Parts: sequence; C-alpha cells; structure tokens
Amino acid sequence: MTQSLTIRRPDDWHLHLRDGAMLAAVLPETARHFARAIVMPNLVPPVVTGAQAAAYRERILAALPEGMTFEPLMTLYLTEDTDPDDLATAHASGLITSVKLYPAGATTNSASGVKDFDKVRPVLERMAEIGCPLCVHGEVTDREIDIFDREAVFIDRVLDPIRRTMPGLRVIMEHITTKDGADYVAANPEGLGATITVQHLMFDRNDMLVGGMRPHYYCLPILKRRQHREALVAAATSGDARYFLGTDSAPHPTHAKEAECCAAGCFTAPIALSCLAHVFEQAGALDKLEGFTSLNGPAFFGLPINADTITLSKLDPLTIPKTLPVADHTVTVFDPGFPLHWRVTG
Ligand SMILES: NC(=O)N[C@@H](CC(=O)O)C(=O)O
Ligand SMILES: [Zn+2]
Ligand SMILES: [Zn+2]
Repeated sequence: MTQSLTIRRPDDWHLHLRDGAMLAAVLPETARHFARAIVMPNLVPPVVTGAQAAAYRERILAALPEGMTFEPLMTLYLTEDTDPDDLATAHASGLITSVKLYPAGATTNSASGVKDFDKVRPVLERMAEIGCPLCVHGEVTDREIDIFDREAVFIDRVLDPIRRTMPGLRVIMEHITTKDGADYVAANPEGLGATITVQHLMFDRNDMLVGGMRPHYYCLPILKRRQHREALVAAATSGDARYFLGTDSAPHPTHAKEAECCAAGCFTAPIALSCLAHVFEQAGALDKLEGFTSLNGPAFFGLPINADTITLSKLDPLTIPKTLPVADHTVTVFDPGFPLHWRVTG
C-alpha cells in the first residue's frame, strides 16, 4: 500500500484570497502548499481594471509572510463596461492570466457581473483574438430555474451558444458540479477545460442536508446528487488533462456562515491536499493525483510546471484546527467529518 507520494508542487486554478485582515490570515494556508493560484476578483468593489489588478497583486505580495513564495495569477472581473483595450494591455504585459465571467446575481459579490451576454460579446471576441482565457461561473440566475438545474441550463442557453460563435475563445468552466458539466467538457475537446473543487469531489447534497443543515458545506454551485459527485470523481481521476484542481477555497467569517442567511463558500485551503489524496486513494487513482493538481492546469494555461515537489504521507489522523483567527473574528476550516490520514510532509 502506498504510504508516501511525491508530486510536482500543485497550483490552485480557482481561489478566493479576499483582502485586508482576511487576506493576511488565509494566504499562508495556500502559499504553504501551492506555488501559484488564479486569484478570483470578486472583491467589494470588484477588480475590474488593469490598475486595480496590479494594486490587488501588490497587496497580496505584501501580505505574504517572510520566507514564503507564491505567485498570484490575476484575473479581471468582467462587466458590461469592461474596456477591451485596458484588458488587452493587462494581458499583454502578463499582469492578468484570465478574465472572470460572473452572471449577475449568481454567487458571492456578483452584482456587478453580466446581465446581458450580448453586451460583452466584443470583449470576448477581443479575448479570443489575443488568447486570453475566460473563467466562467456557469449558472443561470433566472428565478424560475431550480438551483439544482442552473449549471446544466447555463451550458445549454449561454455557454454552448457563446462557444459556437466564438470557437477561438478558450474557456474554463469553473467548479463544475454536475455530470452535465463533466460530459460537456468531454464532448468538446477544443479550448475547453474545467476546474473541480475539493468539496464537490467529497460530498453530495445529502451530506449537507440530511440530519441537519451544515452551513460550512454550503457553496455555489450547490452540492448536487450523488451521481453527479461520482461523475466528477470519474473525471478528476481519469487522467484526462482537461480537468484540474480549482479548490474554490472561499473564506467567509464564521458568523456569516452560521447565520440566518448563510454565505456561500467553503474554506478548504488548509486541508485541500489531504482531502484530495483521500479521494484519489479511495478511487484507486493515486497515480492520477499529480496530473490533476500539478500538471493539467499549467498545460491548459500554457505555463511551465513547477520545478519543485511536495511529499504527501499517510500517517496517524491529522489534527485540523476548527477555526483560523482573523482580526476580531474567525474563519471555520472545512471539516470532512471523518479522519484524514494524508498530509503534506515535505
Ligand atoms: N463558491 C462559493 O460558494 N463562493 C465564492 C464565489 C464563487 O466562486 O462562486 C465566494 O466568493 O465566496
Ligand atoms: Zn463561482
Ligand atoms: Zn469561487
């Protein structure tokens, strides 16, 4: 039985670092294990311009503790007013790696997102031209569409039409949560990739809702039924290079999660790799972990793989701190509810 595994250092292709005291608290949890991360721009106010992305990047690097290295890969938050020239300049200089599409109202801090997809068509055309990939939160927001169907409907009504008319646009379907999402990637080999989170590989909606409601498992897109989780595990462990890790680690203050109206997001960064090793071992696919965490993402984005490695070891149950202090409050760490034996040891 494998007790130790050495893999290229992983990257996180979908991460929320927030700002201020929260940024300072959560950044080391990612930088400890990951070399790079695509940093989501859904701050308040959002990171819309190249100048805002440059300033945010500086704040992230300033928050990095002495002795740690980490490369934030910046994204711009796409709005109906995004200036294509500003975007192209930020991309050409290497300041931004991608642009993020939030349908307005789909998720945390998405109010400035896109309402009318036709309005962003010129920007998307420019992105296709300059080779800037689009990261997508793929859910429709129409009230009549059930929350459990919003991803599948988005693929049919929004994503597929965009991709048909703009075949040159490279798209990352962020945090896919359904078999429909995994199948759409599998059926469309050109210019399409998908990230998958830790929680969607581990849990389904029953884990969140049966026997009481667990707010720390509530995220968007919401956990789906078991068959969808199984399809995601099959995709992640298949060795297909179009699926890669995006933890979507999304910290919220504990009081905002344990609230009358719970904020969406799971803070998984501290234990993401322990959870993933568990999932891949359960699937009999530990040999595919490195591709998912460390090779497939760089290949999609055309970036070099990391030169150094990490070692995961299977040891006594890991002790996970329940919370992380943040100024005058805390963030609750994602807890799978059973012992994890894998940990990063080197
Ligand atoms: N995933 C989440 O549930 N929440 C994210 C937003 C997002 O990625 O949709 C957040 O910013 O909190
Ligand atoms: Zn999202
Ligand atoms: Zn996210």
